[in-house]
Amino acid sequence: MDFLTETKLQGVVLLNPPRFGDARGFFSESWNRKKMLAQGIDIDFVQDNHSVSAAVNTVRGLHFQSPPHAQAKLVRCGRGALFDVAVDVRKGSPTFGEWVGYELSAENGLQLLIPAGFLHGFATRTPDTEIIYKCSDYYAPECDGAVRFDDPDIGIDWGLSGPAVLSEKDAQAQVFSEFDSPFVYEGDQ
Ligand SMILES: Cc1cn([C@H]2C[C@H](O)[C@@H](COP(=O)(O)OP(=O)(O)O[C@H]3O[C@@H](C)C(=O)[C@@H](O)[C@H]3O)O2)c(=O)[nH]c1=O
Repeated sequence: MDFLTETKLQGVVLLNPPRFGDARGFFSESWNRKKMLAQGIDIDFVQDNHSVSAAVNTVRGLHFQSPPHAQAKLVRCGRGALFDVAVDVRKGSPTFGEWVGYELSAENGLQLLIPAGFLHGFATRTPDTEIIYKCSDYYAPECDGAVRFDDPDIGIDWGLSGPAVLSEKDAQAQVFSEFDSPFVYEGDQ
């Protein structure tokens, strides 16, 4: 698999950083700004997030931060496995409302880059799943928002093996039809 794979959602890319294995285990650069610049990706990450979800089928999402604190995210799995999802909510985008999802695991080392203008969420496939992600703006609770993970108008196939485990906030998230997206499509960038 190539270092960078484009998805059907313009700007969302799957990254496969090389791993150098030896008798001890492996080494991998999980973020290298210069190598991303060489791919035409110029993102100034300012915050790293790390969360652990105890139960299988925990779903966190679908989340966003509105401008002026919109966030691009670079997501990877530190332990276990998860299904990571991005939904295009850029008004005027040819793929508005469409989603992509990928299995990210500690084993496969894949990363998903999600620009601003997308909802983000994930479902855990293993107990005690760790997610680690870089963000291009700081946490701004006043700009924090959520859309229901199981909204039929989006129709994400989460591949859950049982009922979703949700936060109170996510259980009460707005439906997609009532979501007035603050993001606008600005063409191919
Ligand atoms: C997201 C965030 C939360 N918090 C605090 C607020 C709250 O007390 C606690 C838990 O917050 P939440 O319930 O929002 O955490 P969580 O549901 O894990 O939210 C995250 O979900 C994934 C899918 C994302 O994409 C992230 O941007 C973020 O929205 O952590 C911070 O201090 N900084 C942060 O950047």
